Amino acid sequence: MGAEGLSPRDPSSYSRPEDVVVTNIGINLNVDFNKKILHGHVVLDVKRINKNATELILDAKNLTVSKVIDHYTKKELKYVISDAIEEFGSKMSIELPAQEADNFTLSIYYENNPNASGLQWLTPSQTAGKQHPYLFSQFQAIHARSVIPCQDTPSVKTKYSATITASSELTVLMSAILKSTVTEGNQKQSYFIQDVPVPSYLIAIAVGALESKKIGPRSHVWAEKEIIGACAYEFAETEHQLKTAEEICGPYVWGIYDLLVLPPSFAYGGMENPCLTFVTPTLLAGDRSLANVVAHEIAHSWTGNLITNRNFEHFWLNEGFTVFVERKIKGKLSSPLQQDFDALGRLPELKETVKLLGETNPLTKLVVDLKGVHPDDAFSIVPYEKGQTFLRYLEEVVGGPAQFEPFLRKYFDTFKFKSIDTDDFKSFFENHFSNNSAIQSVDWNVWLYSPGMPPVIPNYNTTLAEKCNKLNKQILDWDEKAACPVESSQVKNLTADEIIYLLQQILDDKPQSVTKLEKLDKVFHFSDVKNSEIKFRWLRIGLKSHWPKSVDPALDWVNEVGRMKFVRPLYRDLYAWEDSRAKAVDNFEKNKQYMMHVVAYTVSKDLHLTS
Ligand SMILES: CC/C=C\C/C=C\C[C@@H](O)/C=C/C=C/C=C\[C@@H](O)CCCC(=O)O
Ligand SMILES: [Zn+2]
Repeated sequence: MGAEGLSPRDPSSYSRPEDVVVTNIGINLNVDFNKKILHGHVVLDVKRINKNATELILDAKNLTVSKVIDHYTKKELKYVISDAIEEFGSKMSIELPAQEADNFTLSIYYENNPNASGLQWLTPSQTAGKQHPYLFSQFQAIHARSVIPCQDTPSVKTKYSATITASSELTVLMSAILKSTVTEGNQKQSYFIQDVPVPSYLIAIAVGALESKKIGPRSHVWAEKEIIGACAYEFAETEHQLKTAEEICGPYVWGIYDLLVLPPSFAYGGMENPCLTFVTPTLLAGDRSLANVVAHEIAHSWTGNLITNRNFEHFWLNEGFTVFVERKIKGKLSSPLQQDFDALGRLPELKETVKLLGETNPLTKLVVDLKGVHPDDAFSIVPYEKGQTFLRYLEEVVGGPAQFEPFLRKYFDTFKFKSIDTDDFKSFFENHFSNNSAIQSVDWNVWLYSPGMPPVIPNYNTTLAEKCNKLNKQILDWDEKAACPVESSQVKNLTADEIIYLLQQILDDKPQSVTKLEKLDKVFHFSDVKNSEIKFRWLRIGLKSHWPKSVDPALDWVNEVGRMKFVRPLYRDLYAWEDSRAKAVDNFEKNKQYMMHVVAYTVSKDLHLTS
């Protein structure tokens, strides 16, 4: 795949904001569920930065543009849309009107493609209520361009407003504040404003038969009515998490913090869309045990949404910081030991990913080179866990939380509303701690630009892990001809986090005998557990151990949920075992039409169907 025309400043975008930059976006779109398209126009306010610039360059992917109008002269402007580079889409060049002034406003009239990679359209039968269709978006990293012609680079942040017209039976939600609705006949117009500048990947929309319940002074949870009660229960701690995040990071600037619980095909645990976090229903464990994902999305209100990576090569600045803050929130709400327990628990997954990608794979660096690489292909747990490990290491180097947390506050305050890169962070850190000689020992080059596992694993406190380590040893040492050495009460008394930790350790060990798995399941009933993180690990242990009883439940589950964190490893495990390989491929071929674009795109690679 060539990278012709893509920007040297952001290898994932054609745009050249250093020449002409979009300063405001006005979205006016109609939702057509029959054609599976959005059609209408966007109004772009534009500022010329480079006096010699004569064109505005946007990203566009499979958009059918009918005209571009200059607001002042009302005349049509010339534009050219280049041939597409596969998943990157096309370069759209618009000739600027000949005028002295550097500010322009133009409207682009267009419609998108029914297969827009940033949208998922669900038929009524694919929803919980079965009566109404459903639409939702996922624009990170570079799918906004499949819905809106825009400068699809996180280096550009704009305010946006939107008028969305849809059937009056449905509710429209966006990553913005709803200002008004007007119903005319069977159509309803919803008007939104996002007054804090955001990058294009944070524009989001959902349309469906949605209801809400208040879960805090600034929060509602939204979902189909069939699950709204369960959602309100699961996320009742949201305000506590928000307040704790504010103690760590500073004031919350986005006004409201709502949650939207999407249908199960949503590809991610959560997406930090401002004012309206999108989450997967796989968080509905029934006991609030997976609400740390909400803490993660709340943390993004600062790390990612206020301070944004300049391009996706610096994605670790978004995600490493967010995991680090998420664990601080959780630690402050439970026990300070929890932060290290969670970090320890995720280390095996980081090791597995580094092994899978290869220890010398450049995509295991903290700062990656995305020239010619689509961000969806670069996505992994590495920026999350290697990133948080680096920050936890730096915290220890400078003397602990008492030194590091005030630095974090200053970092958020200094860079809020900006897009930055790793060098900005490094300089700020070195400047802030210039009197602390311990920072001389930090090998920035190795941490940032060497592939593989982190060069140093911090001295994590292992207190909370000890009980799990003991149980793990008992289970692994057990000769399965004898009775199970662990009583069911010993596991019943564990928290969900502890069971997840324990199962992760068993998964990392050698394959287990089928007899041992049968006996373990009789005592602990892991196969019946609702918690998705437990279910996921138990299914993987079964597949790795070639336990025939895991195959059908794994296939059923990957058909039911789209969360890539679960679906991709399960498909890879099914593929790795010869007995289940053909079934996995056949199952994928039959069901890929129901998957989100990014899920079908990546799983098809995992199953070696595409390269
Ligand atoms: C080094 C990586 C470089 C670029 C990747 C950038 C973006 C990746 C793109 O595919 C979008 C990612 C969206 C992520 C959204 C939410 C995640 O935080 C969820 C994490 C996994 C889960 O819990 O399901
Ligand atoms: Zn995140």
